[in-house]
Amino acid sequence: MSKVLVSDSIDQAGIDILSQVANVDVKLGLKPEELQQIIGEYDALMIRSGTRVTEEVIEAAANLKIIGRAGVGVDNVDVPAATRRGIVVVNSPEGNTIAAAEHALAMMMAMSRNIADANASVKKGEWNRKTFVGTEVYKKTLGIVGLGKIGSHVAGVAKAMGMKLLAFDPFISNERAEQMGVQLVDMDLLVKQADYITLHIPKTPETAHLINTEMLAKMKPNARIINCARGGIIDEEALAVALKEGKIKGAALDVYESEPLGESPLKALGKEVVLTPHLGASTTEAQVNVAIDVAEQIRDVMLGLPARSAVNIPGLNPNVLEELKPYMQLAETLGNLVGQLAGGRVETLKVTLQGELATNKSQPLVIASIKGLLYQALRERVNYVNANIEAKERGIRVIETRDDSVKDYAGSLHLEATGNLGTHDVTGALLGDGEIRITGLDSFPINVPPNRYMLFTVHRDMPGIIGKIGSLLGSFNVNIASMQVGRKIVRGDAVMVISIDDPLPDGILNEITKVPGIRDAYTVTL
Ligand SMILES: NC(=O)C1=CN([C@@H]2O[C@H](COP(=O)(O)OP(=O)(O)OC[C@H]3O[C@@H](n4cnc5c(N)ncnc54)[C@H](O)[C@@H]3O)[C@@H](O)[C@H]2O)C=CC1
Ligand SMILES: O=C(O)C(=O)COP(=O)(O)O
Repeated sequence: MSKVLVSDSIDQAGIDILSQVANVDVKLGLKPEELQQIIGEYDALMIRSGTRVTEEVIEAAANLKIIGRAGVGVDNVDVPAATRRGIVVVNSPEGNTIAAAEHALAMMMAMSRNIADANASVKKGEWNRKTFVGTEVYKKTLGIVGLGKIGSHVAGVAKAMGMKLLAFDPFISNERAEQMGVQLVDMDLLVKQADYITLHIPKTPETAHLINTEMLAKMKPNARIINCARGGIIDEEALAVALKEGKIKGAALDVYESEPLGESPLKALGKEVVLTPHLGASTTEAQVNVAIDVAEQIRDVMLGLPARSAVNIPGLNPNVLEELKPYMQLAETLGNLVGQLAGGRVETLKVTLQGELATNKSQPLVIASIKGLLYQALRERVNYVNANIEAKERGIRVIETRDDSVKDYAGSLHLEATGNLGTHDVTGALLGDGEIRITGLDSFPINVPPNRYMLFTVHRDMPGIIGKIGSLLGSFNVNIASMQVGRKIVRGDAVMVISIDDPLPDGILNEITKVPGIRDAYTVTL
């Protein structure tokens, strides 16, 4: 049975799903070195934000097939390293949206009405109504940085509270923003005009320290900033200085550059700062949602099914994949075949999606073709996750084209590989019953099912040549399962496709190429 390691606190609903297909070990609070030591035994890893999955951990993860992040942010996972190793990384893009949005709104209100400090004061026995006079958010301007899932929900609630909404998000259209009653502005205008600023963007090299001394200096003296997105988007040192010097009014933070938050000048500040320990996703509802969502994906991948929210497999949406499934095997087979015909180092792979496959939705077939092409070199180490990256690292240029005018079959694929030993092409399609047919080879028409061992020759179409090859194979005790010849014109060039029951013995290919009229001979194993 497979083994899953759960290294952060996950709702039992997720553990129950994983237990259907695997032995589940829950080990919380592992240090990176400890994780590195044990990860080799596991097929899957389920985490939240607490576990750092570094390149070293991934290097040590000899059997790992999937990393499931029960939440949104995958910045604690070295995704490129996982991709290179062919490990699927999945998350739960929507399971905690509401929880995170409501936490940001709660932080805004807590700051405005001094809830946290007023509560602490009453509990100390004080009754201090003057110190805790607050501000209303009604008619104030809220600047939302990142108008994605969480930012949009915040916008909807804030609108209902009577706030004026500005947003900065270069990837959102004006129409979409208008529908939400939000005015899209640039970051400069947003920080200058907002009374409240709330961050809902991922942590990336572009967003690291987006809120720095310079940005803080542009804000209004009454501005309050909320970060329930990711630590490190705000420069915490600069924020502490701005708050201390009264450059801005307040800050409410749920996430920090380093978690748990250790020594920090923010802790020394008074009621102008509200701090929570990364609680954005910590609601009962969100934890059930994300645990089920991610555990189901891990279970599916263990059962050989696609994951619905893989962050490192482009375009592999499960609905589309279901439709394409029969063609994925065709693409892999053709990729493997053309790679072996090309022989040496392939420089360019041209994939033409033909007939009804000539749509955007068929893009996974390109990935499957690359996977097939690289199979001889990488065997099981190439998969849908890393096929693209492996091709890039080998300098293989992949060109995708579409041709819906090809009508021989409902859908067909044409692959052309060019390398240091020349160019070869193969075409293939599916029969009505889903059976794979190779329908073209080096532009010659053929119609053969793929076979484990095959021999292809390019030869002059002349009497006697087929007999000679047959006798030669017989003399080496090679049994022929089927044979077919394809030609374009009589007595021109032709191809011969022979399916054989066993691998071709050493030396025989050389003998075949010596037969008069044979131009080339190739043997492949599929
Ligand atoms: N505190 C917590 O516990 C939680 C934090 N989060 C964090 O919240 C953040 C947002 O999550 P979602 O709304 O689900 O993501 P999302 O992907 O739906 O939205 C992110 C938005 O940010 C925009 N964006 C990206 N780069 C930008 C930039 N440089 N400037 C402006 N906009 C930019 C994108 O266009 C997108 O619309 C993530 O960082 C996530 O990790 C999510 C859940 C819980
Ligand atoms: O989903 C996210 O991005 C979060 O930040 C939630 O983190 P958590 O799962 O609560 O450690």
